[in-house]
Amino acid sequence: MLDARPTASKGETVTPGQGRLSHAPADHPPVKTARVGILLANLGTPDNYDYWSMRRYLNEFLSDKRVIDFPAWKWQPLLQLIILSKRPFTSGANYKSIWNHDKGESPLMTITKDQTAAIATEIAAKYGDRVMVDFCMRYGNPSTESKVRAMVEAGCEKILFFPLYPHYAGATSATANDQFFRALMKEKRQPAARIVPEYFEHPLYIEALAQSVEEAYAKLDHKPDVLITSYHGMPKRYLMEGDPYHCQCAKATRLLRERLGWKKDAIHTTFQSVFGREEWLRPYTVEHVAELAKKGIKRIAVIAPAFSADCIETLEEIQGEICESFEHAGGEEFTYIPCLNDNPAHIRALVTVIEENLGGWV
Ligand SMILES: C=CC1=C(C)c2cc3[nH]c(cc4nc(cc5[nH]c(cc1n2)c(C)c5CCC(=O)O)C(CCC(=O)O)=C4C)c(C)c3C=C
Ligand SMILES: [Fe+2]
Ligand SMILES: [Fe+2]
Repeated sequence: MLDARPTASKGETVTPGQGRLSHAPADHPPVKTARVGILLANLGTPDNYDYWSMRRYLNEFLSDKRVIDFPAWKWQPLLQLIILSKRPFTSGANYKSIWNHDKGESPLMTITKDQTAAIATEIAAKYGDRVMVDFCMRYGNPSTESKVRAMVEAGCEKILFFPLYPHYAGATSATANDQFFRALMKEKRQPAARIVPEYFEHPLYIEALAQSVEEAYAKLDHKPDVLITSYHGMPKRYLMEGDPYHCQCAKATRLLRERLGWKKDAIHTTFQSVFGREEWLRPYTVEHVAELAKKGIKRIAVIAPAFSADCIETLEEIQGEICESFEHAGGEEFTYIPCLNDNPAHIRALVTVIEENLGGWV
């Protein structure tokens, strides 16, 4: 067994012939000190908003059986011939409208990089370079496989994989984890591996959400009549088949309401981003906000707790389509409360969740 740890200081490369490695053959490759990797994972985003970048991204995403579970013989012809000939144009135009043109990337990419940098700073202050932090995406770039490989090559003998979804869903957390395990399958010398579970009821996550509501409300002249917690939707069938996502969303809203000390009807739970013809989780945000306006509700605020970072679904769908739906039905003031992104309370919550899952490793 080669064990470089007792002979090398943090991050130092130990070559054969030094200390405990003296029995290794002279042409043995350098061995690095063992490190721990923290690999954050988000959904992914297209490399650009042109037709082919969009098509590549949507093809990978919508071919995932955890996302759309129809049999391939039925789904693939529809996807390849119909959906992927139209959606890359409409989705591409939506991405163009929110694109971070300065950096040449989507907002989800920019924010994920900012979150990673903020978490890495906190982790480095506590553990030095024994622990490295990086991020990967489930679809597109940087791929999970490339980042697992980079961590192994940097000497990580343990990897903590952290899907940045507060609520568990087969279509998000499980497929990210699948991809992580597939990447491990390709490693000759596998690191020890752990995955961080969902954290929707963590007191610091609920606290960060509550603070973001309080800060947004403090800036308004008139308090909104209703707060909408708008979660990304999924087919209702997935709930009936046992996916816990819907229940976790309902519970997160209750915990947020209790923390804010508000009455039951002050916060409504709704679901957005319906795709296809099947029934999705209800009520649909876009319809619900119009119904509220028709009932005479003039002011609402919307927060999207299922997203750890602002993305196409919040910046374009909520602030565009959903806002318009409210205003066209007679609503007067629509306030969007941004995702937690890299705000300090969120970073504190994520670092705490990481540390709770590192037990015994650092
Ligand atoms: C078609 C089925 C889909 C399911 C089920 C689904 C679940 C789901 N998704 C998120 C988080 C995100 N989704 C995002 C974009 C997005 N989602 C779907 C489809 C499903 N999502 C599509 C086709 C797209 C692409 C955009 C579009 O063409 O409309 C994103 C944003 C990515 C970005 O680049 O900004 C996120 C984040 C959750 C939490 C979820 C849970 C059940
Ligand atoms: Fe989605
Ligand atoms: Fe959408």
